[in-house]
Amino acid sequence: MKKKVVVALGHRALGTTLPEQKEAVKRSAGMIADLIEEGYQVAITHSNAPQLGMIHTALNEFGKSHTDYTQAPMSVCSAMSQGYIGYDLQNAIRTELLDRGIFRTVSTILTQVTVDPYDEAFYTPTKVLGRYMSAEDAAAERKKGNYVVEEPGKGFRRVVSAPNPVSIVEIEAIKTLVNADQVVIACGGGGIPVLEQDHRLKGASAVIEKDLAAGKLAEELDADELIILTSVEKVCINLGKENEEELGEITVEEAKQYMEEGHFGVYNMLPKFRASVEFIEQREGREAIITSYDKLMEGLKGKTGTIIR
Ligand SMILES: Nc1ncnc2c1ncn2[C@@H]1O[C@H](COP(=O)(O)OP(=O)(O)O)[C@@H](O)[C@H]1O
Ligand SMILES: NC(=O)OP(=O)(O)O
Repeated sequence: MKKKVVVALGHRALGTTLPEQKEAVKRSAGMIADLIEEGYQVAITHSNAPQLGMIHTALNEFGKSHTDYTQAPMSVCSAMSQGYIGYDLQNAIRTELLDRGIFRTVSTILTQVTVDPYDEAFYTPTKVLGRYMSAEDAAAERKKGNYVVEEPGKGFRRVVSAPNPVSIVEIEAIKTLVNADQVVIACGGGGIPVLEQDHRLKGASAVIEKDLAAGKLAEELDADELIILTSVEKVCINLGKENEEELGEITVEEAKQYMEEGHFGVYNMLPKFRASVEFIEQREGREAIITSYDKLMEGLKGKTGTIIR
């Protein structure tokens, strides 16, 4: 039976601007094609904060000059970011596979992920997004009830909540495609966060950490492996200190200990570890790899990367 993997692509896999993304997805497509050639069933998820910020700014700031302008909520912008990133990614993967003589349908599932309205994250927004604003614009945002943070020397930016993913609404469609050996891009940008109200889903003004959604997706698909591709080959403990040390193969217990000791960035490495630990603990025989894009195949052979078992 084929091994099933969920791959989470970070910022570097996508770039930020439109031309950067076009180039970056070609490189990412090469890695996904390598996995498929090795015989893996693949589901992909990805970051979206820069793209979401760009779309939100375009619609809500520059869009003001249009007479028929209406505000675009964050959830709509999130859906747009999934479509825009998925479009580039699925075409790049399709082309790369065809170049290698492999025909495989690659599709993007517009995915909603439910969140808990009482999630503590709604009280303390942490996800910084969008353009830099002047103090005047920041004050106007605050008046609308939005949260803003100052980045010293740079200006002000919007900040939204990052609630935990609860359930993936379109999971059955994703499962069907993955189990039919098709390549699926799902839960992009952590999924469109939605609140369940009876039979209705209402978009939430939030952004789910894509690594946590990747872990949830891997769990729901009963994947064998969670691959988190980021900008570093290995995760470090004591980062930036004299006793900095790269982590190779570690156990879940060690991973938990390092998390508790506070070795990882709260908004970058910690969600990767949380997702990995939760995924591995659900069933025996699973592993998670955190490594850089160019080291993926070596990581899968156990030669590099931070591997948690
Ligand atoms: N303990 C750590 N070891 C290595 N990198 C860390 C650590 N803590 C924080 N980081 C930072 O996390 C960054 C990767 O996170 P981020 O850019 O958010 O991820 P993504 O690749 O998912 O977009 C690295 O570039 C590094 O600066
Ligand atoms: N949704 C999300 O976690 O995006 P980033 O990885 O771009 O912050």
